[in-house]
Amino acid sequence: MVKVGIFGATGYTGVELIRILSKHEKVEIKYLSSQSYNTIAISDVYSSLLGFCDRVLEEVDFERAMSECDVIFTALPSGHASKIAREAVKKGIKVIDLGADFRFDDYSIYKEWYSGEYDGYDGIKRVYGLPEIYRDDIKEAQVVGNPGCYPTSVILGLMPLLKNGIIEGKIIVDSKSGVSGAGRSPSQNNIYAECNENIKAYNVAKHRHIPEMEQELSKIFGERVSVVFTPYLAPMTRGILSTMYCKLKKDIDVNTVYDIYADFYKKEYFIKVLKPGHYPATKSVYGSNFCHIGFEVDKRTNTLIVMSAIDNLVKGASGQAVQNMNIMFGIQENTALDIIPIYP
Ligand SMILES: NC(=O)C1=CN([C@@H]2O[C@H](COP(=O)(O)OP(=O)(O)OC[C@H]3O[C@@H](n4cnc5c(N)ncnc54)[C@H](OP(=O)(O)O)[C@@H]3O)[C@@H](O)[C@H]2O)C=CC1
Ligand SMILES: CC(=O)N[C@@H](CCC(=O)OP(=O)(O)O)C(=O)O
Repeated sequence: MVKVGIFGATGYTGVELIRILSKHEKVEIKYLSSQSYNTIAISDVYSSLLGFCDRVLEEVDFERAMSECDVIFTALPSGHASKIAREAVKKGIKVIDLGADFRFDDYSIYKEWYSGEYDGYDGIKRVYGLPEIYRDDIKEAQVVGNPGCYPTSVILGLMPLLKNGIIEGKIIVDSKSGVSGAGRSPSQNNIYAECNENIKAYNVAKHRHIPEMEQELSKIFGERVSVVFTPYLAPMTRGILSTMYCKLKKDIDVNTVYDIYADFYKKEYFIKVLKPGHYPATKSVYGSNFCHIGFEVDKRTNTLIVMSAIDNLVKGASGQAVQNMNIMFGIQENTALDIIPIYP
């Protein structure tokens, strides 16, 4: 059994990790931390877990976590994982961080785009945790930087095109996210009256996921890719729908595009390529680790429009983190993740 600990168990990604891991046949949850709720059970915070995980929350205690666990998930605000990871790797414990601390090849980018404490990762071997690109590296990794939710949907949507060199390297992206993407801490932007029956753009052209997307897309393309990005908060709980507008380098029809995607993702369990004329919907992936991708060719403007849908809390966060854990521990990749989306 893999012994697991979670720092930040009471947040939305934390409770989603517990939902998935409680049904994982090869996992035993050994430690759940909370600064605010310790000494009560996680199922007293989230009654959805009653009878599935009634483990008592504990205060943040590195020594205790390290003495009990083979792997630690850090589901904390960005900036808090690097210190934990530094201690963990010394003891041979693996770390999967759901924040942004380990996503960048050059951590000066982190400093430029994120605020808060940060110790950097000198000497820590980290891998960007998108299995569809880095599966072999993840197998050997000590520390995995789980990707951001928007970048997961965008990179998976664009990768086959960039690998095949059929589009130009300047891409316009707009993404709508459910409100759970902002976490559980309340703010004026995510209270009911602000979000219900409303859709609003935020952080236009300056969202902190831009450098993450550009880092990975540029490596795939082999030249610099630039992303013009507009995120929107949509009146739903979960889900991300990203639309990518790509300039085609040559004439291509939608059936050929379909063949390129279908071939590229033929071995990827969690990626579903939709047939021409079918477009992704957030509800079709709700509660699951699947990513649905569809596209259309606008011949009039020579533009290829790609759409991709994920559940921000599953493939965009905790599901992908468990997928990474499975790979790191030699467990079949879809264990505990083989869940049919809930519809309607
Ligand atoms: N929500 C999403 O869709 C996604 C989130 N992420 C990333 O995952 C991480 C967690 O996000 P999410 O679960 O949504 O966030 P939440 O705000 O819902 O939860 C954060 C957790 O961290 C604990 N916490 C808060 N501040 C501190 C602190 N200063 N030190 C230690 N613990 C703290 C909180 O509770 P307690 O007081 O009980 O300790 C809580 O358990 C973030 O880095 C986020 O950016 C990534 C992809 C998608
Ligand atoms: C809807 C919403 O607010 N989404 C969050 C998602 C980003 C996130 O989780 O950011 P890191 O993982 O990079 O910290 C946001 O835009 O900040």
